[in-house]
Amino acid sequence: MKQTMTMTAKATADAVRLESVTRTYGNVRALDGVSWTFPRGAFTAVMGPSGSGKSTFLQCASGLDRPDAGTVRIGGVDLGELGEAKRTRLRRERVGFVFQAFNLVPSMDVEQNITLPLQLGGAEVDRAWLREVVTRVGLADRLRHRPAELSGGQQQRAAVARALVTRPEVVFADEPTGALDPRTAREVLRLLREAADLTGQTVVLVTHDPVAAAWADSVVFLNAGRIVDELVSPTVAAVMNRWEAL
Ligand SMILES: Nc1ncnc2c1ncn2[C@@H]1O[C@H](COP(=O)(O)OP(=O)(O)OP(=O)(O)O)[C@@H](O)[C@H]1O
Repeated sequence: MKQTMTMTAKATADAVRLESVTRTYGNVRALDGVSWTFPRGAFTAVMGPSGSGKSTFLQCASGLDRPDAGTVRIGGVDLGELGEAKRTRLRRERVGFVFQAFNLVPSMDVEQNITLPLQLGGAEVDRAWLREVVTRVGLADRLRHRPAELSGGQQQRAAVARALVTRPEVVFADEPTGALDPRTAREVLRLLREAADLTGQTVVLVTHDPVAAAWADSVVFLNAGRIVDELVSPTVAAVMNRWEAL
């Protein structure tokens, strides 16, 4: 199965493709027939007012949640056709996640936290790649520290390393800089930018922050569960203008 999925992934230029995706909670239509394609290697920001459906969009696009209608494909694989176990495996092998709350395991040191997705998947740790990742995030000398011994920015950099260690095709980040000061936020955004530029990974970033969104190749704007606008090659000023026009 793994081999089949990998071959399918190589055959398509689209990293993630949503078609007419709808997700309702009771009578709330959090996503209302959304179609969008994230090209391979692109860094895309997703913005929109509170409650516009950004987190729901990310959860459906990443396979954490199932839409009520429509299809989601990651690397050409239709998630709707996979059972729970295969979806979990696809997420583990091909998707990386970074959340606002870091979600590190307090009792594990930095290296154990970073390599956790590999351990869970029963995969070998590629020491050379691990070294490259921890060097890139600036934590090579902190591997034996526990999360509580790190600053917030260092903890989030560890979470980024954990997201990258499996060499995922797509990294989904939901407000990863929400709890960080501007300088530390910049370091985390630079890492996401590098994931796209240096290793060709596809990055999808949900954010409220125009400064963060301006690191992306393009920004898509959600409103009331629909994509209403796209801004290519964003600047902070242009993002703010579009935001005000929503
Ligand atoms: N588990 C849930 N149960 C019920 N309603 C939900 C649930 N999750 C989301 N919603 C509703 O769906 C809509 C979209 O929520 P979502 O969290 O996706 O928006 P968001 O744009 O990420 O918001 P924010 O910026 O405030 O985090 C909102 O009206 C929200 O109340």
